[in-house]
Amino acid sequence: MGEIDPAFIQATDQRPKLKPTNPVADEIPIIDLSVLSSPDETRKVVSEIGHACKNWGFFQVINHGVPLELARKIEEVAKTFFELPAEEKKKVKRDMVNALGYHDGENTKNVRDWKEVFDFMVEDETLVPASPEPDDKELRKLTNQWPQYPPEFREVCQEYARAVEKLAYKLLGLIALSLDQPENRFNDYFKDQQTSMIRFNHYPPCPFPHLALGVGRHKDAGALTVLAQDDVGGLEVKSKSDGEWIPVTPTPNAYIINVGDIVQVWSNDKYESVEHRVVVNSEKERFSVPFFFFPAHHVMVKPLEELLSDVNPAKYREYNWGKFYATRNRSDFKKQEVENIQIHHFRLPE
Ligand SMILES: O=C(O)CCC(=O)C(=O)O
Ligand SMILES: [Fe+2]
Repeated sequence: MGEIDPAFIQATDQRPKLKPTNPVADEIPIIDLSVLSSPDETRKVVSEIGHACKNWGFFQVINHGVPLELARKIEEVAKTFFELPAEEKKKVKRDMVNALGYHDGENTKNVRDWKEVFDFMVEDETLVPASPEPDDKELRKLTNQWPQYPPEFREVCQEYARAVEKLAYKLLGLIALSLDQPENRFNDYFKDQQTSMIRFNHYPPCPFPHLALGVGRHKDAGALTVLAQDDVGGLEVKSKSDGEWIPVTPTPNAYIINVGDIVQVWSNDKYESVEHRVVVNSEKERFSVPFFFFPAHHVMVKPLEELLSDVNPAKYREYNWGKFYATRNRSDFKKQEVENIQIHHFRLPE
């Protein structure tokens, strides 16, 4: 079996219980989107989504409109890419200048994740701040790096991105409605210059599943995440009711949706961005494909004025999305001595 590289070892209190002792009583909700054409049914779905966002921060959707064939194709190209020899994958390796492409050394909270990833932006050229420094106004263009193999890689990725983007807008609209806002309340923040990203995650079998994690506990920074996972399982969500780690059982052809930090701030904590992590296993590899729905770099994130009142004052001061993201990216790449940037750093005193 050999020795584990200490960089992968989680602190004792973060290590997974591999066999959950309690059966999973409360599964995260599964919401059927096929009924959205009737106003009554839409109201019901909006209310289900509101409850799920409030109680779990997570839900699954079925009949979501993303063609199954496309979902199958994206899994296929991701697998083919990760099977390539290391030197071929390294041709599109992420570095300090271009954060997109292949990467096999990511840290979450300063512990290395047991995974390899490939990242691409939904817009082929995306404007982002050149540095995390608050006073540096310079922007730079992020450009995707596309591998040569498999040859259909780029086309499938772009087609998939458009289909999932459509679902992400639909969900964003339903979340807006659930906060008693117009359906298009958030759309302008994403139009034209969204910084959304798609990631392929590959978690190889791990001989030390009791010590390492595929992804350490974290919250997603964006507005929402639309995640496809295969049938292996491993994603765990921190329950809001008792703090236990709840496994998300794979549901065929479903997407897992979670609200990110931005929705937490917009909703002034009505909805919470919930911690999650990925447990690995010693026998099976696992694939997942999150779509991170991120606004344009210039968006200032703050609680929606429409929700605020004397009894519900703003809980956060505003922050710039582009700078937040640039700061976060820097620390995912290299071990840092200080805590990663988090939305609680923008929390106002009560
Ligand atoms: O692989 C998964 O199921 C989740 C991955 C994840 O949470 C992430 O990439 O942010
Ligand atoms: Fe995540």
